[in-house]
Amino acid sequence: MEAVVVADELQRSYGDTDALAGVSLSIGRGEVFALIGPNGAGKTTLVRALTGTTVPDGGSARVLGNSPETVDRDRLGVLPQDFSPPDRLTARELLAYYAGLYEEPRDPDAVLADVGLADAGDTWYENLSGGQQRRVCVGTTLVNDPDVLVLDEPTTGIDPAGRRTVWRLVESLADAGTTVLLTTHDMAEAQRLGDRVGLLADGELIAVGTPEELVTTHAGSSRLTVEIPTPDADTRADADPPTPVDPATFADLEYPIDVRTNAETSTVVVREISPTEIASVVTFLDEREIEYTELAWAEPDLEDVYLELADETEVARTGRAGGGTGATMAETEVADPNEGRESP
Ligand SMILES: Nc1ncnc2c1ncn2[C@@H]1O[C@H](COP(=O)(O)OP(=O)(O)OP(=O)(O)O)[C@@H](O)[C@H]1O
Repeated sequence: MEAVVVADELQRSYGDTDALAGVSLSIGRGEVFALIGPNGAGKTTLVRALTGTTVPDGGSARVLGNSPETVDRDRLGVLPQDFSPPDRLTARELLAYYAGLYEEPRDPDAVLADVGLADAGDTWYENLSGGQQRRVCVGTTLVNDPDVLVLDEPTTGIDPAGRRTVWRLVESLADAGTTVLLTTHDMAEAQRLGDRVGLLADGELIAVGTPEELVTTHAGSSRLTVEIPTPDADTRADADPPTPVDPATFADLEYPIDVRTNAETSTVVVREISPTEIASVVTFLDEREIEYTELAWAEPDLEDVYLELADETEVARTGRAGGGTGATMAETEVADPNEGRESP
């Protein structure tokens, strides 16, 4: 696949902070690459290094075969995270303004329709809702019909229907050959749009793959969550720690389990279980007269990947877990409810 966007060992530091600690990636023509990662991971810095708005301290970047500073701007569309256009223009005037910067621009009304704002052309930008404003901002990146689109958190603040409009737009652009790099905190967005997803943490790209590959490698198996009231939930004084459900209770269950206990309930996570096997667990609970308040089965998804890997990074950096899925807990381990708590 033709490499359209390339980062080779990009480094960028701000004081003691390594915003990019040697990031390499290659994005092919027509590919959508979704970049995810915690706040401060370096996503915006990477976007800026790839679009020529920050100069890396080390490494190199290529976009359409050129350095980001010299790439043909007619072929590039960039939405910065903090983009704030002049607000005393209507949505149509705003798009016409940006269209005027290019030799062969698209019709602003066609762009408005693309972002689902065909009826808002005469509304001043400042009077649009936050989500509508963000959609106009996405529109400004499309006026030159770019070959490469870089979108830093394009759907932040956009309602679910508007978000889907943007998703369909990105999908159709990629189908037509546009290369897209986007950042997002929305795992559903990354999972749906990303041909590949990259997880950035502390300036390092710690995992890259298709959403399916990442889920298979990092998110564990499907699981059934059973909420069980702690044995002393009704009688225990508030200050006393809860008595956990005894994992030995589940010794005869033929699946690996984790047990986590909080104030009112123990959460028993039954792993590696398919939906057709749920009935056997219900029978197991009923036969032993184990009371439960909730049963929920879930397929792991990109959010589990994110929590798992972000947690590992947090542990590596601080020695403490940051609150992941629990999927890595030892089998039948009872977690100390006070472990990892910090004083207020
Ligand atoms: N201009 C700057 N001056 C000083 N520090 C900066 C600057 N830009 C970024 N940083 C730091 O670099 C690190 C990475 O920031 P960056 O904005 O790239 O993260 P991000 O992944 O985009 O975060 P978010 O998800 O919150 O947008 C952070 O620690 C941030 O404080």
